[in-house]
Amino acid sequence: MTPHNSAKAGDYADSVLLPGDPLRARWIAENFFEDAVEVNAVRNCLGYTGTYKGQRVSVQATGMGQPSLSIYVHELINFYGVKNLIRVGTCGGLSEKVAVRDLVIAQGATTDSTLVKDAFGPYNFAPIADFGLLRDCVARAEVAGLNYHVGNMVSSDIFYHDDGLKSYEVVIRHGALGVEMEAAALYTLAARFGVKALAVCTMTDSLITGAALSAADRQSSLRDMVTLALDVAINA
Ligand SMILES: O=P(O)(O)O[C@H]1O[C@H](CO)[C@@H](O)[C@H]1O
Ligand SMILES: O=c1cc[nH]c(=O)[nH]1
Repeated sequence: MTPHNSAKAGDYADSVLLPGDPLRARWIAENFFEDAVEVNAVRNCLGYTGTYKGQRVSVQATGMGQPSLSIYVHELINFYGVKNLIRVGTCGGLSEKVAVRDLVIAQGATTDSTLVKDAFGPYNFAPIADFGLLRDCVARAEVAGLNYHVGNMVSSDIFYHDDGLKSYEVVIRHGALGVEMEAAALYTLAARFGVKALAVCTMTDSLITGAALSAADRQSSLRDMVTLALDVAINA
């Protein structure tokens, strides 16, 4: 048990999917797991363990933003022994190449967060995905015929930027594909504690074209991402 998690030692599988939204965690457990058991509901930040294709797997919501994700991920690694962490998120689109419903597989994550900046003294640490998880994910996305993009994600601490799109101009010029709020902290903690991590996001609203998924369409469009992430998780 931790201040944020009532699960007991051993309640989580080695591989855990990480949505921001607690209701997405429940939806994953109810629709993709067999024999799902709720292992955490502290603060309604829901966590479940079950089986997928006969193998034990978990899902734990992280809440929104890098401080929140960092709490759950730190505890999953250090108190529950989790080895493979796969974020299943949503992101905004920063490139014309990325259409709504496309997957952005974050090879690396650029951030404005002091969580990452302040931890490395003179260095600008490059938070990156585990190569094995990334390679497996890309190979499976290819076989499944999914529309996917691999590259740099922006993990911002700010959802409502005062300057809107202008705030992302420099990262867009350097090829960033999408913006979300957690991947950089996930990759940094995974590097710090020697575990594997990957972030995959479905693009739900383009900051470039203004195209967006309706709330109703979001859930169904996340199915491909969740299936892909689960296959990577049980193979990790
Ligand atoms: O859909 P999730 O996984 O929460 O991810 C994105 O959505 C939230 C913002 O609306 C942030 O957490 C961002 O990273
Ligand atoms: O963090 C996020 C998530 C979805 N869309 C955005 O614009 N930002």
